Amino acid sequence: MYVQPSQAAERKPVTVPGLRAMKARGERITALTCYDASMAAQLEAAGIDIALVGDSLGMVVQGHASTLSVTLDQMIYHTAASARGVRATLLIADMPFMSYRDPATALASAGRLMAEGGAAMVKLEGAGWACEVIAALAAHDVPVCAHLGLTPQSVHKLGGYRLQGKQQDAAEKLVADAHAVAAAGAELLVLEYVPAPLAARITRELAIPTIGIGAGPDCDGQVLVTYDLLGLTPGRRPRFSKDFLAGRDSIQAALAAFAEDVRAGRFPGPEHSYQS
Ligand SMILES: Nc1nc(=O)c2c([nH]1)NC[C@@H]1CN(c3ccc(C(=O)N[C@@H](CCC(=O)O)C(=O)O)cc3)CN21
Ligand SMILES: CC(C)C(=O)C(=O)O
Ligand SMILES: [Mg+2]
Repeated sequence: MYVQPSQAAERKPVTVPGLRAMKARGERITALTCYDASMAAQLEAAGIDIALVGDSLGMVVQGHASTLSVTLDQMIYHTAASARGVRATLLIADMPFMSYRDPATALASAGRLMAEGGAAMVKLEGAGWACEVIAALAAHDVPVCAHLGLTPQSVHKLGGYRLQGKQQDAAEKLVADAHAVAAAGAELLVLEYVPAPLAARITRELAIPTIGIGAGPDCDGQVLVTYDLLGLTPGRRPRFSKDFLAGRDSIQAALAAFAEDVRAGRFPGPEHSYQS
């Protein structure tokens, strides 16, 4: 397809324990969102470590103003499609709003995302009450990625898609939440739209890898919504995202530039990071 067989054979499959080994070696993790088989094949060919089937699809694919209306069936549909395009790239699926409201519901939802969708890991937003859910999933050997900071499923509670953890008390709560989700059994942590020094501190203090989006350059990895990276976003895109296709002549060149810039510590730069 997009990769020569000899080339494809070289890249070892990215695994959950492998991500922790990358953190230990100081190797940056690259992640991008993916909603279909064709994009999955592009991420695979570019050697992106993680394809995240994000519930952001409710916004960029479906055209909604939030991620709240995305259903579990829709997530399974997009995860299964994406699974057909990846080989070595690790596939993570977002658990949609209310699909993990209690441990029993979460086990049923995660079971379907893995068994029907082919996800290797599931991602969910929050700490506090969610720690019990993370522990239940972990007890059943479901790899869990936690997600803290700007958690889009809480947009109506937060009052908008704003930078989180600005005040001292909010920052301390975020650090405590990060430790709590790791203690509950999360094996990866997405930090979204938080000050760079706060994300750097959490990354230092946790043994599990952190993946930042609008969280500064010192996370163990970076994720972006692929539509933003390709300049496809309708209307305004988040100020921490970057159009990597601008000035380049192919999707593969844009994906490769993102991967190189992340691995070299060049992305995000100061213009895509926040101090407070
Ligand atoms: N295309 C896209 N890219 C993303 O990174 C993304 C999504 N969609 N959907 C799910 C979440 C939502 N995200 C967002 C969305 C908007 C802003 C944004 O425009 N923030 C403004 C303030 C908006 C407000 O206060 O309401 C800012 O200047 O910070 C930030 C992150 C990040 N995620
Ligand atoms: C932006 C990433 C982290 C996400 O949760 C999504 O795409 O839904
Ligand atoms: Mg999401």
